[in-house]
Parts: sequence; structure tokens; C-alpha cells
Amino acid sequence: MESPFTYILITLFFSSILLSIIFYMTWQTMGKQKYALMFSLSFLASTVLWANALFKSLFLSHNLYWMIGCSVSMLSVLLGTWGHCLRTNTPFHPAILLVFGIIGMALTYFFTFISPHLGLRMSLYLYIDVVLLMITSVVIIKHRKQPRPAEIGASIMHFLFAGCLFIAASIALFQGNVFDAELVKLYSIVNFTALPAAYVGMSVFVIYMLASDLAEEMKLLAMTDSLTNCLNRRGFYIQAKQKMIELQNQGQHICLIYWDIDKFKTINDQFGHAGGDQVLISISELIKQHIKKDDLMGRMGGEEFVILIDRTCYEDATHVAERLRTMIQNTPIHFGEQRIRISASFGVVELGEKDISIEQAINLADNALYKAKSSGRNKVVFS
Ligand SMILES: Nc1nc2c(ncn2[C@@H]2O[C@H](COP(=O)(O)OP(=O)(O)OP(=O)(O)O)[C@@H](O)[C@H]2O)c(=O)[nH]1
Repeated sequence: MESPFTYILITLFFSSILLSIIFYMTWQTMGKQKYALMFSLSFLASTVLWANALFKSLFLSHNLYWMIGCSVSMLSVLLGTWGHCLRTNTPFHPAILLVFGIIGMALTYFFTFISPHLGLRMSLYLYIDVVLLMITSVVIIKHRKQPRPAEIGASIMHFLFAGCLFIAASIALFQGNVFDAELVKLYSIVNFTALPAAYVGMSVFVIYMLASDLAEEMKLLAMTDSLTNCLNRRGFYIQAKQKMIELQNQGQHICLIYWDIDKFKTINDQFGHAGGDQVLISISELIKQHIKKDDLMGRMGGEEFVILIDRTCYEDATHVAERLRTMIQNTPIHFGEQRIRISASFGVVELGEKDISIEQAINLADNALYKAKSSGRNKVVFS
């Protein structure tokens, strides 16, 4: 009858293989994101770690088995940390991670071969793993102002995993240089009960986190206009509704600018559809640079756009629209060797009252735009 620890190791071995395959497939299918490959390699290193522990009786030297175990343990954590830094664009240079690995290996080598010390050799590399897991936990939670539930879970699980390793390392260290059967038993209990649970929990949360990244990306795609990268009609309505509720509850002024490129049909006729597309791309890019980051801009269809500007009364919004109108008029669009001169008309509406809906506001702004068009175009009209 094998020890129960052997069965736990076998389970961990197969779980790690599966996780490595899952992350490899994620890397293949989710645009070859480097971090997914790092996670796959990290779990591959874990697989070697568990296999090493399973087959330790085959090693001629216990020290060799120990050095391999420590190396792959640190490699696995290093790759995981690196993956999380890549996912969150944290500017953490891989060389710094490498230094952690080299220090861990050097210390373990020193206390295994040069000046043998049981407690230090068993614990120091684990403390380095703890530091790396703590860094990962912070990197995940600090990534966004408002972390998603999957990120909160993954961060907590990394923290718990680090906590379990810290306890295991400290028990090992308390032995000093003399083998202590009682402490080693305690060390094994932590290693084979709390640690595997935290390890599996952490892995599942990382998968959940990548799935929620994908869901978020899909949501964003469904709300984005593929030509201009502005919000599309649906996206604009969703975000504008949220913003209006927020700002109206704070008693803030909000204005809506509805604008439309003049005689766009003629541009298409003169420069072809590709020329028309270039105008739409360049002009929306230009406008985005001339409004605040918090302002919402959406393409309502064709050559019609809408901008929701907050904390602004109608006078300011009319000034903004006038500024944009002049800028459009004075900025020719580059289309190959050609320069396309355009103008646009604007309708502005202030949404002061609480009970006005975004649909009603757009209708009012559209009416103002219609007046701007019918009175000669290249104008700003306030509703
Ligand atoms: N290139 C291009 N053209 C588009 C796109 N969507 C709509 N259009 C064209 O935009 C033109 C809009 O024409 P109209 O609605 O008559 O408006 P207009 O010519 O700008 O005239 P006014 O608005 O009255 O100044 C149509 O010819 C559409 O085919 C697009 O994504 N790309």
C-alpha cells in the first residue's frame, strides 16, 4: 500500500499536465498571447516538480534530487510571475526575476553542498517563491482601478498559496541543522494538504481570469465600430445611459453634440468608398484628440457621430462644437497623394432635466443638426 502522499503527488502531476495543456491551447487560440505560453510553461515545470518527487527513489543522490526539485519549483513560480507581469503590462524586467532565481539556486547549492544546513536548504528557495507569489498577487490586484471578481479571486489565491509556502518554509527552518521527525511530519502535512488545495485554487482562478478577459474583450468588440474604433450605436447608448444616471444624480450638466460630415455622398463619389472611409477614420481620430478622455464619442451610422460631454453647460458645449467645426474645416484629410477638404454641421443640446432620456436627447440634437444643415451646413445650432 502506497503512502497517501504518493496519491496526492500523482493527482498533482496529472492536474499540472492538464493545466499546461489548457494554457497551451489558450495561447494557440487566443491570439498567441505570450502570458498564456508562460502559464503553460509554468505548469509544465510544476509537472516536472511532481514527477521528480514521485520518482525520487530512482535518484542515486538525494542532493541531486533536491537541486532538481528546487530549480523546477522556482522556475515554475518565476514563469508564472513573468506571465502575470506580461498580462498586466507591469514593467517588471525579466532580468530581475532571473536574479531571484539565481539567488535562490545559489543559496540552495551553498547550503546543500558547500556548507550543508538542513533548515536553510529546505526553506530559503521557498521564501523566494513566497516573495514572487506576493509580487504576483499585488500585480494582479493593482492592474485595474476596479479589479474584476476573477482578479480579486486570483490575487487572494496567490496570497494564500504564498502563505502556505511560508508556513512550510518556516517549519523547515525551525529544524535548524538537525533532522526533526516531528517538524518534518508537520512540514509534510502542510505540503500535502493546504498547499495542493491552494495550488489548484490558484490555477482555477487564473483560468477564470483569462476567461473573463476574453468575455470583456468580446463585450468591447460588440460595442465598438470596426472602422473608426469609436463606440457603435449600441455601445454609445449603453455607456451614455450609465453616465447620464451618474452625472444627473450628482446634479451635473451634460451636453450632447450630434454632428455629421457635410455632403459626404459627394466625397464618396469623388474619391471612391476608400476615400470616404479614410475621411471617417481620420476625422474621428482627430476629434478624439480634441475632446476630453472622459467624453464619450459614438458613431451612430454612416457619417453621423455623437459626443456626450459632461460637467458642461450649453455655452461651453457650443464653444466645443464651434472649435471642432473650425478644426474640421481647416484640416484637410490625407488620402494617398490627395487632400480631401471637408466640413461638418453640429447640433447641440443640454440635458439639464432629470427625466430626459438619451433617446429624447439624441432626437433634440438631431433636430438642431437638421437646422444646421438646412441653413447652409458647416454650422453649429443649439437646441
Ligand atoms: N465611405 C463610406 N461611406 C458611407 C459609409 N456609411 C455611409 N456612407 C455613405 O454616406 C453617404 C451619406 O449621404 P447622405 O445621407 O445623403 O448625406 P450627405 O451626402 O453627407 O449630405 P448631408 O448630410 O445632407 O450634408 C451615403 O452615400 C452613404 O453611402 C461608410 O462606412 N463608408
